[in-house]
Amino acid sequence: MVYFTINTVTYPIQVPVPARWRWRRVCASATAENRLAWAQESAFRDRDGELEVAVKAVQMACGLCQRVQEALLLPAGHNSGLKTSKDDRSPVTVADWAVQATVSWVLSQCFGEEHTSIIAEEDESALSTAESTPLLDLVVSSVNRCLTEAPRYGLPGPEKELRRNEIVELIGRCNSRGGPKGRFWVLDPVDGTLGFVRGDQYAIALALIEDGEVVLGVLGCPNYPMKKEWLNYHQRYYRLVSKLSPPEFGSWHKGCVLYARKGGGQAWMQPLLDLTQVLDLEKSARVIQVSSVSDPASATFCEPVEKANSSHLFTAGLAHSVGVRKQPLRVYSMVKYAAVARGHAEIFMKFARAGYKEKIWDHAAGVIIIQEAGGVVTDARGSPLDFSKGVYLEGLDRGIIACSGALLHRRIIEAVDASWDSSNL
Ligand SMILES: Nc1ncnc2c1ncn2[C@@H]1O[C@H](COP(=O)(O)OS(=O)(=O)O)[C@@H](OP(=O)(O)O)[C@H]1O
Ligand SMILES: [Mg+2]
Ligand SMILES: [Mg+2]
Ligand SMILES: [Mg+2]
Repeated sequence: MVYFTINTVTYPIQVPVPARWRWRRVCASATAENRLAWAQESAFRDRDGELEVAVKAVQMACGLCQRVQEALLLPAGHNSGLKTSKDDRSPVTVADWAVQATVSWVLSQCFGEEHTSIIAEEDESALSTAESTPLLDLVVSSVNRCLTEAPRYGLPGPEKELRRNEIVELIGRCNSRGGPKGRFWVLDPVDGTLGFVRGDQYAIALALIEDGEVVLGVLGCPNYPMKKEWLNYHQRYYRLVSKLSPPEFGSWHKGCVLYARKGGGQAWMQPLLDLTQVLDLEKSARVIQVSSVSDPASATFCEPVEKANSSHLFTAGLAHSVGVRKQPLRVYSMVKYAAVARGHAEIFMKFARAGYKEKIWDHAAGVIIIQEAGGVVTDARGSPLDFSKGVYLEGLDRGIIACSGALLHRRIIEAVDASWDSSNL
């Protein structure tokens, strides 16, 4: 039995303990190197360590995804077995499962399995057949490689490598149903998997929901460009640009992790942590704010790349009717939420086809980050998104509208009302 002590009382660790105590126990066993990072806990104003752990887990996941994306972009024959398709023909990769297992392991270690409820996009079924062993082995090695680096991110690492069955269990455990009561984490291990396999934008999104409300959100955007203009360049050109500007260690080359806590009145951004340097979270984090542009003529709106995911025709009509003149910024994944939160775009709109039900993991982290950065996010009626009804955003009226300010937001809602009946949606 393992024991730990708080205020002279000794507890066996199976006893349910508040999350913050459990986290302190992890801190107490830290190496000197790790303590350096943990000592900066104040940067997160995070009594229970939840935001800090979430940010570090997402930082680690960004590194994992970068390695897999690099491998995916190798010439055919060198990248086999890293991706496959689900029953709905959407892509899924080694990174989607490996990030889910990694985050599941980190949260369970830091806060105790019994206190950790997670709802996440992927399930373990495709990894559980005899034919899937080669795929599972790629996931296993990706997770173990990532967890080896955990102490360098200021997180505990496993004593020995995790085995296949443990990893399948970690993925399968993320099967919470959510709902109106209690606390649960929401994870999209790779959002914008299509962008990811194409070498383009994608995000890792983690949020915590308490009694139906999002209380913290973290968005990892490993390919977020150094210059906002480059958000527009897809794939090949983007890779060309990357080649023209080789990474400078320690600088804001590309990639960021955004985070916010409900009611904090601030959203933050960190660069991707560079493991060749000493971690300095306090110095590297910056406050982000939405744009102050309220004139539609100067505003940029962003939307999904794929027409199948959102009607480009309808949003073009809305943009025109409110006086938005610029071309839409089409970006894969929740990087669109990040662009609005960082002030690089003023509007994000998504109008999925009738019958499609939006899932909470595609929005939770982005919504809280935009709100805390000063923006507004609602459905097309102007109602808040409802994260209390399980996996889906039940009751969502028509589409999602995120704006940097209330004025732009109101104009778009009015434009939706004026044009909805004549649309084919
Ligand atoms: N038909 C349809 N309509 C609307 N949305 C859908 C649809 N199908 C899937 N999805 C979800 O959209 C997520 C990707 O959204 P994006 O904004 O990145 O779309 S796009 O790739 O830029 O077009 C994508 O997230 P990931 O699966 O994590 O990539 C899906 O959850
Ligand atoms: Mg998604
Ligand atoms: Mg996903
Ligand atoms: Mg998917």
